[in-house]
Amino acid sequence: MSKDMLLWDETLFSNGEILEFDYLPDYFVHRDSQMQSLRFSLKPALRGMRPVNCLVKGPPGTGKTTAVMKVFNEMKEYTDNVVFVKVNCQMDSTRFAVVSRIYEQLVHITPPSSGVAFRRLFEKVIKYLLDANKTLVVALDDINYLFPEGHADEVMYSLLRAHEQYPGARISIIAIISDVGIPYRFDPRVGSVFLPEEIAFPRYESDEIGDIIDNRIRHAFFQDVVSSEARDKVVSYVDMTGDLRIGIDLLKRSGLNAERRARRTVSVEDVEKAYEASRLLHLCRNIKSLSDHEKTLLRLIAKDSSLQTGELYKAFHEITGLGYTRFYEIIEKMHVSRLINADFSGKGMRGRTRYVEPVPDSKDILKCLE
Ligand SMILES: Nc1ncnc2c1ncn2[C@@H]1O[C@H](COP(=O)(O)OP(=O)(O)OP(=O)(O)O)[C@@H](O)[C@H]1O
Repeated sequence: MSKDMLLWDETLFSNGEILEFDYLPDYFVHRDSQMQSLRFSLKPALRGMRPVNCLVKGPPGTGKTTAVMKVFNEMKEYTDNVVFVKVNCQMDSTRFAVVSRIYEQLVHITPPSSGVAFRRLFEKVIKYLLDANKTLVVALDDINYLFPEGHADEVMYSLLRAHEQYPGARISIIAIISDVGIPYRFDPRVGSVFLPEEIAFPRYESDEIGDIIDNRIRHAFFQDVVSSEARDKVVSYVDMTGDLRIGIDLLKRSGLNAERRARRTVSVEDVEKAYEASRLLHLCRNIKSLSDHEKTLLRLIAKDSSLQTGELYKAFHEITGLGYTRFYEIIEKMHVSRLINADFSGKGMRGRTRYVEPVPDSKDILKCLE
């Protein structure tokens, strides 16, 4: 065995857990104004008032969820009168699933998944809050996943209008939107009660990315394991995608790659190889937030980009039974979100296009659709 071979108990990571996605970092910087806005919005809860609703939005991996969780944790130190619940809408994507998750986190009992009506469960949640005289703050994380089937409006409407039916109920919402360019809008009935404080999370600047990545490297790896070239490569990939999650994933994967090659340092090649997997994170998350019909159409386009739109529509209609209008709505939406390229320039054919081609690599799209 070569003397450079790493043994089972040898590793390049001094504290690898901090590269896991669910790790809440102690070192969280460059988000002071956003944290401050969140604090001000939630502060009324300390005096028994309903907090101000928030709409937190920005591109993927810009620290939205982390900021909300950090502020929740800070507030928990101050008060027992507020309950904070985070719902991951990617996993809980219906009104029933959202309220089940809330119930579970309040009462610490998982409700049965069938046989209970939404209303009954929701009443139990409200009764708990009223009996305990507590305010509920719900963070609906990645609420994008509730948009395609219209569940976002249902969920928001039920939560925000609860006090009309149950006087004294205090519930507020922090809606977290991962802005991937897909247009969205709430139903006007929701809009009139939501009235949120909007908190924007812009992409990080290069030096901010460098600072955050350096800190992770310092704490996750043993000293001098990550070469400065490899570090720069990670930063440049994050800069390119704007997604810090990709950078953290790259650090983990490139460290594992180096270990696999029995090296004691992480090189640029390890990072490049890791990027093959990490870059799909973005695309796959994007694709996951599409509805089933949208995925069906994207799959058809990725499988054969030479199809004329007439043929494409026919194939789509055969599978889904949906008509022209819906077909073009989906084409337009995926065009806006840069999943496909459609040429809408034809004269007198507003909303019609002859050309549709995938923007990302077809193979990558199909991989994410698997
Ligand atoms: N300012 C920061 N300092 C340290 N780590 C950060 C910072 N911002 C983000 N991160 C890290 O980047 C990763 C992504 O952050 P987070 O999940 O909060 O992003 P997000 O904006 O909610 O993403 P998405 O829209 O995709 O859900 C997390 O692992 C988080 O720890």
